[in-house]
Amino acid sequence: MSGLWRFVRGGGRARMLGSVLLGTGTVLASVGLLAVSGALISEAALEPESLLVLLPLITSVRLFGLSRAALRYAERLVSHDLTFRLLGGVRAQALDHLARVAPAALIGARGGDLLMRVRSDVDELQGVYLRLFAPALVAALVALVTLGLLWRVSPPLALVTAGLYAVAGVLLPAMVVRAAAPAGQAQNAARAELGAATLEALHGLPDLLTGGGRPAAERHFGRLLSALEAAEVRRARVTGPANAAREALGGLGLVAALVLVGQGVAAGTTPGPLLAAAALGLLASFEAVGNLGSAWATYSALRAAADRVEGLRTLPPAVQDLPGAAGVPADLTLRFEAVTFRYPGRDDVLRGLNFTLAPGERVALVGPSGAGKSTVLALALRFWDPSGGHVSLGGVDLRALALADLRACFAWAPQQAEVFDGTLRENLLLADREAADADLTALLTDLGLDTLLSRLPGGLDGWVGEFGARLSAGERARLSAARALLRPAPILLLDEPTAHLDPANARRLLRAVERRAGGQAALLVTHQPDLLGAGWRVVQLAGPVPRARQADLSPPG
Ligand SMILES: Nc1ncnc2c1ncn2[C@@H]1O[C@H](COP(=O)(O)OP(=O)(O)OP(=O)(O)O)[C@@H](O)[C@H]1O
Repeated sequence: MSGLWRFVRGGGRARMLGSVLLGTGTVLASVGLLAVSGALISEAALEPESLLVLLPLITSVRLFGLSRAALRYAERLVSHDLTFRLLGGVRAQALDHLARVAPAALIGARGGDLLMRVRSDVDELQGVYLRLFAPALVAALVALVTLGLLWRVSPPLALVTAGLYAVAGVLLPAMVVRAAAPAGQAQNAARAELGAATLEALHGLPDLLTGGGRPAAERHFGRLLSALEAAEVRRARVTGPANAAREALGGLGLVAALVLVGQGVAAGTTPGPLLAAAALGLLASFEAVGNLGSAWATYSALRAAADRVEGLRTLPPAVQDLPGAAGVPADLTLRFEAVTFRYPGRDDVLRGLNFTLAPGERVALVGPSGAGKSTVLALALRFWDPSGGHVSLGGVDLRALALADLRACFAWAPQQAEVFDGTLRENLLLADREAADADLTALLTDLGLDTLLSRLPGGLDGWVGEFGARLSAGERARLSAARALLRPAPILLLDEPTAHLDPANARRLLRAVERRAGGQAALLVTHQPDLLGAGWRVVQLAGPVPRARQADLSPPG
């Protein structure tokens, strides 16, 4: 319970109290409506001419009828406002946790699984307040008030009702929680698996359709859907009988009221209209107490969702700010000294790497595939820390610098160009919100994207599609390079921006980088050093095999 309470306590006491009181008022208005209606009908049958008695009852029926609707409306407003505030907070926290550990700790995580955690599991958590805590508190208050009223009519009936409430509100929910737990967990796991598989299949759809993978994918989805359906059926097998039991308990209460209050009426010690009032009021009170049985059937699913969301919080980051981390120094010389690095569980990728990138300098990293060129950029950005040696900025080890400040020093165009679903302009303005259209157009033209500008309907307002699906690989790479060039950071990191370009366009891009980088230092990964202009210093990385010592081949700059 305490694990779930975590997702509720941020809702604010006043709102929570308001929603519980309004919920209690709503159910008590229903109880009052049925009880007074019963009394009114009985009274009208017994003494039809006694207007003095009937009029207050008629007014009460109207009052309860109208107030019930108004209270329910107000309760929904408050409880949903509270729930959405809670959800907004939980979703923001979940995204914060992802940002904290990205990118290193998320490598290997399935995108679909993360999506399900941030989306479905967080959504599921809206039930923690709406379906668990609020109904439990409302039921407790309604039970207290109803038992108090019944005690005045018939103490034995109040005792029997207390027993029925205990079964409906405590025993039944406890049994349901226990019985539905495995099904709830299986249901969440199946949903998460289905979400992850759907995202993967959507990404790989062209491959699946052309590569003959469709039948296998269909079988896989068939299995996942069967697992989800089986879990849902197993849960329904628990909640169905629980709902039936709840109805039966309400019925038992009704019978008890008829028998116990009926005896008093027969003996002439209890006024006749109280019989109908007690019986119908008691039945209505089960709306609150009996609901607990089915509400708590969701407990295990909520628990599982809470655990999965909580799992994001406990993901260990690959790097983090050390206590007392400093801002970046004035000198922005980037230096790799005897740097060794290996990914977890792998052999060394870099061994004894030394090189320096002075402010304003241009360095090209070359070397065979897998030599660790992109890894060097990842170490500069401190996605990882080296296994040995030091990476430093102005002589200060990167580990001693505040991460956000460090990363603000770099404009990075990754090897897999990230293009977001939006317009060309939106993708560019991510780097500089103030950039004018004329500057964007000039930059795109410089990089050889003028043809894209004229071809794409809408030009800068043209839609590039999800992951830049409406662009060619070369256009995506240049758009990513354009974004890096727009970013006013002192060090430019470009990872194979020319990989998908023909030699003429590759040269055009490199010339634009050389012109536009101005006083920025630039570290460029490339397999085409022959296309570089003057002023580049080449740092050669040895291939992974054989492991020659990797070193700066150029004379010290
Ligand atoms: N996240 C990772 N986890 C484990 N191994 C990794 C990871 N990223 C890269 N590697 C491995 O590290 C080695 C270096 O990768 P890196 O991407 O730095 O090479 P590269 O020189 O940029 O290659 P290319 O020229 O093909 O882009 C490769 O063997 C690769 O398989």
